[in-house]
Order: sequence, then C-alpha cells, then structure tokens
Amino acid sequence: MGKPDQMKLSNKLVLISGGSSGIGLSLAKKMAEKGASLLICARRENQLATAKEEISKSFIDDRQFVETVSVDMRSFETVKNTLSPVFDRFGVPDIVVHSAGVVYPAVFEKISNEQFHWMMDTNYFGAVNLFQTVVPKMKERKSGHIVAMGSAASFIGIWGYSAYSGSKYAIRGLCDVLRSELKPYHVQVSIVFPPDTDTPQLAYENQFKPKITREVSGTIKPLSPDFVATKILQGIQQKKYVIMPDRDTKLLYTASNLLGTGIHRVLDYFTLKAFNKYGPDA
Ligand SMILES: NC(=O)C1=CN([C@@H]2O[C@H](COP(=O)(O)OP(=O)(O)OC[C@H]3O[C@@H](n4cnc5c(N)ncnc54)[C@H](OP(=O)(O)O)[C@@H]3O)[C@@H](O)[C@H]2O)C=CC1
Ligand SMILES: CCCCCCCCCCCCCCCC(=O)[C@@H](N)CO
Repeated sequence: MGKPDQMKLSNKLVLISGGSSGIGLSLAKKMAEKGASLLICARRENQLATAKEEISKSFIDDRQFVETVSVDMRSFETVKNTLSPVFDRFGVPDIVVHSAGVVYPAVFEKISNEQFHWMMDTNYFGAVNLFQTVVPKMKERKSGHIVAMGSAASFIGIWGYSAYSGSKYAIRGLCDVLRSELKPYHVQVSIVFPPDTDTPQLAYENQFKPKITREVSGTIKPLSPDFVATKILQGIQQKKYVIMPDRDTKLLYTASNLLGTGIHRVLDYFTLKAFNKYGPDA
C-alpha cells in the first residue's frame, strides 16, 4: 500500500450528485483516474451525457463504468425511488458526495421566498435526501464515506449570502451530528469548505452578485475546480472530517473558531469599506 494520496480506488463505486458540472465533474474525473466506477446524478440529461463521455476518458482499466441518473435532488421520494433500483443493480456506493448546489446572491429583501426554499431544498435537503437513502445501507454494511459540500459561507456571514449561507451553515450542523452518530459504524463523514471556485455556478452568480459581495469574497482569488477536486480526493483518502482546500480559507476558519462570531467584526472592516465605496444598492 502506498501513501494515502497515491492509493487506488479500484473496485470502488462512487456516487456524485452534481457530478455533471464544476467541482463534482472534476472530482468524478479524478476518481476515474484512480480506478473508481461512477454514478453521476443531476437533472439535465444533455449535461449528464457530455459528462459521462468526459469521465470515461479518464478510466485506467476496463472494469470501470460510469452511469448517469437524471434526478432532482430536492424531492426525497424521487431520490429514493430513483436510486434504490440503481443500488440494487450496481451495489451501494462506497463513497457518496453531495456536490449538487445552487446560489443566488443579493441583499435579503431582494431574494424571494421561493429562492430561499430553492437554495435550502437543493443544498441542504438534497444532502438529507441522499444521505437518508444511503446511510442505513452503509450502517448495515459497516463501511462507507459520505461527503457534503460546504463553503467558506458555512462559517462566516458574507454580505449577499443570507439564503445561501443559511443552507451552507445547515449542512455543517447536519454533518457535525452525522459524524458523531456514524463513527461506531465505521461510516466516514467529510465536509468541504471551498472559497470561490471557477465553475458555471460562479459564472452564474457573478451575473447578479452585489459589488459588496464581490469585493469581500474577492479577498480570496477563485480556485480551479481541479485543484479543489484534488484536495477533496486527498481528504477522503486521509479520512479527514473537515476538508479545507486552500490555506487562506483555512486561516479564516481557524480565526473564526478562535473568535467565534467576533470574526464578523473583522469581516465588517472589509464589508464597510466596500459599502462606503459603492453604496448599499450596488
Ligand atoms: N463554485 C464556487 O464558488 C463554490 C461552490 N461551492 C459548492 O460546491 C458545490 C458544487 O458547485 P459548483 O461545482 O460550483 O456548481 P455547478 O453549477 O458547476 O454544478 C452544480 C451541479 O449541481 C446540479 N444540480 C443543481 N440543482 C440540482 C437539483 N435540484 N437536482 C440535481 N442536481 C442539481 C447541476 O446539474 P443540473 O442543473 O443539470 O441539475 C450541476 O451538475 C455546490 O454545493 C456549491 O454550493 C462551495 C464553495 C464555492
Ligand atoms: C481574517 C479575516 C479576513 C476576512 C476576509 C474575508 C474573505 C472572505 C472570503 C470568502 C470567499 C468565499 C465566498 C463563498 C463562496 C461560495 O460558496 C460561492 N461562490 C458559491 O457559488
């Protein structure tokens, strides 16, 4: 056996929700390069088909496969009814990653109630739905690894992210408890805290992002999805609970753990500077 980060994933089955784009797609390719087979979940069929083709190019042996599943992660019934037969056919995955996620940044009163629900339903309940479908089977088997995507917005309140941050703080609470409950069953839990990452989601949100949000989050330069995916893969192989892709976000996390909500006084300095520069409506 080599060092953990050189370990192979041969014969492992990995499910990634949101695996047709961005961080999820990069991660799927890295997993394929290590020998894993993949189940990719998202809604759009055409994106899934393109992703399937790309992922299969990274295979290293002929026993590997990639299957796509078109499913809306927001509905528990849909997730359970769609994935159960998939698990009967291909087996219960060894690793399950909830990377599906959405964001709409704006000041609180400019985010509709429906948009609040959309973010919570996809980012948080998507994870609940997926984990409720798979965790009982992993507990029974006494092995498995579930991974959720948090964000720097899981532990600091950045201007413009009231809805998104709520969903990302929620996922952190869920994972903290699951980590504790699943330990006796040898089911691993990880949560990833990336800063801005260059993906279609970032391009989407940049269309509406308030200038203040842009300025504050711009303190940390966007990472590439490949970089984030490599760090996630290493974190999984090293069985890390918190996977922190970059040093700056790690520093921010450490500072916020030391200062508690007092971190927001430091953050205020950046926010107020931008507020005074652009005004409240920018
Ligand atoms: N990019 C960034 O700056 C950061 C991202 N993150 C988090 O990382 C994760 C991945 O983000 P990123 O790669 O940028 O996003 P992308 O927009 O590139 O990909 C999102 C994926 O989620 C899928 N998805 C969205 N809604 C649903 C749904 N209701 N049901 C099923 N699948 C869905 C999309 O496919 P489809 O639309 O076809 O369903 C797509 O495959 C998210 O949780 C995000 O919040 C965290 C920190 C920073
Ligand atoms: C020591 C104190 C220094 C304070 C500096 C503040 C730096 C904040 C950087 C946070 C960037 C991440 C934003 C969320 C990313 C995200 O999840 C979205 N892009 C979703 O798409």
